[in-house]
Amino acid sequence: MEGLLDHINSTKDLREIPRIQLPKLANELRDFILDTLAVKPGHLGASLGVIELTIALHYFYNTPVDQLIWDVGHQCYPHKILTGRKNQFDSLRQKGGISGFPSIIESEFDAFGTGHSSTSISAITGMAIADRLQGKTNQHIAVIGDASIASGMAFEGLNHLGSTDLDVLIILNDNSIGIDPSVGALKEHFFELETGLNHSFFEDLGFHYKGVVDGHDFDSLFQSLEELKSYPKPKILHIKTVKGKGYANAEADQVKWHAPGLFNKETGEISSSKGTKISYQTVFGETISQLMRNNPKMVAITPAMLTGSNLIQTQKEFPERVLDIGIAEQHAVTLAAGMAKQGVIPYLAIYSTFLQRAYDQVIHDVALQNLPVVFCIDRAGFVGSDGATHHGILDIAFLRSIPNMVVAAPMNEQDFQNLLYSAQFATSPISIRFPKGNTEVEALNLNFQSIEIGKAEELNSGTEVAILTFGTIGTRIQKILNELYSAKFGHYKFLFAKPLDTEMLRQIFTQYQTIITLEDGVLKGGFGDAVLEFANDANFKGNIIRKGYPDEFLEHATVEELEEMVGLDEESIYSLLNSL
Ligand SMILES: Cc1ncc(C[n+]2csc(CCOP(=O)(O)OP(=O)(O)O)c2C)c(N)n1
Ligand SMILES: CC(=O)[C@@H](O)[C@H](O)COP(=O)(O)O
Ligand SMILES: [Mg+2]
Repeated sequence: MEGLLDHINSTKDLREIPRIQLPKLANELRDFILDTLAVKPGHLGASLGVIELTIALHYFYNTPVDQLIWDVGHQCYPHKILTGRKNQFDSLRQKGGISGFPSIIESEFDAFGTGHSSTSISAITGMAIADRLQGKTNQHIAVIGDASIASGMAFEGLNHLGSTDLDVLIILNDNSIGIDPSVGALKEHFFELETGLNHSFFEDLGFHYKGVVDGHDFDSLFQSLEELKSYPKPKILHIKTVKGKGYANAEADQVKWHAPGLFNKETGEISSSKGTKISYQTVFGETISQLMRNNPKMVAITPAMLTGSNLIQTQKEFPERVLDIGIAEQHAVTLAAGMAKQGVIPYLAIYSTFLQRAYDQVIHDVALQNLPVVFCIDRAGFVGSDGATHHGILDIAFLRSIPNMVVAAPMNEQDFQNLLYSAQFATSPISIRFPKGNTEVEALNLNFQSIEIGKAEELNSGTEVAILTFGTIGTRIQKILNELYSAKFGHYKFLFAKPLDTEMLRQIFTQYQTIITLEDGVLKGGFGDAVLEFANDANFKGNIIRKGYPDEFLEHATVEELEEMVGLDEESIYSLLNSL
């Protein structure tokens, strides 16, 4: 039987539906998202939670003329479906398909690209100023979650916007959770607002505040939007929603259903995609726990990625030494610097892509003072379906240029343990980058050997071509060389892109005429460039071939597809070696 959603291909179609039928549309939209995500995985809970809000906003406002920004953007699925992308929705987050985040290239309804949190208030303020300067009278709305509004960047935006007379509406979508349970003082304030115990801090910042409104009730939403429209100044609509709304499994375990992977909609069973091999994240969590048992000075910090960084068990064991400080990457880095200054050993677990936000803190607060903070850089390299906003492609390049910084990457799980172990004795900042995904082993054997900082290792000696690897790509090379069985190729494992093992490099320069470098990061400024710089200084006359990521933002696809696209998959490397 045909439903309302079948007839909606644009917001114009949506606005023709009588208001009374919108709850029915919401149910259809929920089913549509659940049916699709069960087989095409993505961010489920956040999208289910904003279905009524999304319908109400597109129904009430004249999008895309009116500008609507979704902070983080992981909740944008109902928005995409209602704004002309229903028929492409089953291509979500796949190669060539639609993105999991708003993208200005993908649709005029996606007013601003997001993926990293807490940018929406600044962006919508900028857009409102620009539109006013150009004589436009369109509306400006940003939707931001309770965890995202607690981040520094959101506060900067509020501080500015609240001092203006811009007609901008900020909708605080408060579901009392981020990916993991919310942390910090602001959540208590939101709770007090909900229970009527306090007046809002937003009013003190210059906003007209309306709340707390039931974000699943159309009448309340429309009444609130109507009322706020007549107030042409900065304003906040504080709504309360339930993450995972309408799907009992997702409501019951909101952390698990934030992005559950493949699942059976009827039974709620989530498919295990783990396989038999252990992941780098497992190695990380278990190693950190073990190291903390032996070293009371160690502390672990995560900016809002407790589950993703696999620190849940460690936190259970050491509740006072594992800190989830919310979406606050800049604070996390300087917090770690403060701890290191006072003699504690901070291990900061941070995704490569999110570390980008704290670049100045890494330079000014950590490296400049040569403080031994351990940066455990997760999701380094391609991350797959999250796409361009989330790939961890730049960290080698942006860290290598910072004085005092050690830049390390393991080739396998044993190197990883050893690096994490050795980092507690570091006398300068050290970064250890590792990918999302599996190691080559099925069980973890926790044992640690000390690693000398800056030391490379010859794994195979060859006659003509030296292959220099930085990171887990080295494991692929080992496999290929074992199969090729050619004396031509030597393989050198560089655990450090900085400091470089210059002694080993000199030896390589005398022994080989051709050098190949491989890394899972952008080539510009990366490990290969480091080798190239040194080769130039050492007057090496041979040939250097660098393999890594190109100078562009690559979109969503599986990691395997992306590696194939950049020529780092097994077959491409075989072809390269065979051509030499
Ligand atoms: C700068 C940055 N840090 C971390 C993340 C990872 N992240 C994505 S969603 C999310 C939680 C967002 O919570 P909230 O804003 O409350 O939205 P909800 O998921 O509850 O709708 C986090 C930490 C991110 N996208 N950007
Ligand atoms: C929206 C967002 O930024 C996170 O949910 C991110 O997708 C998490 O990535 P992992 O699934 O790799 O932890
Ligand atoms: Mg939330």
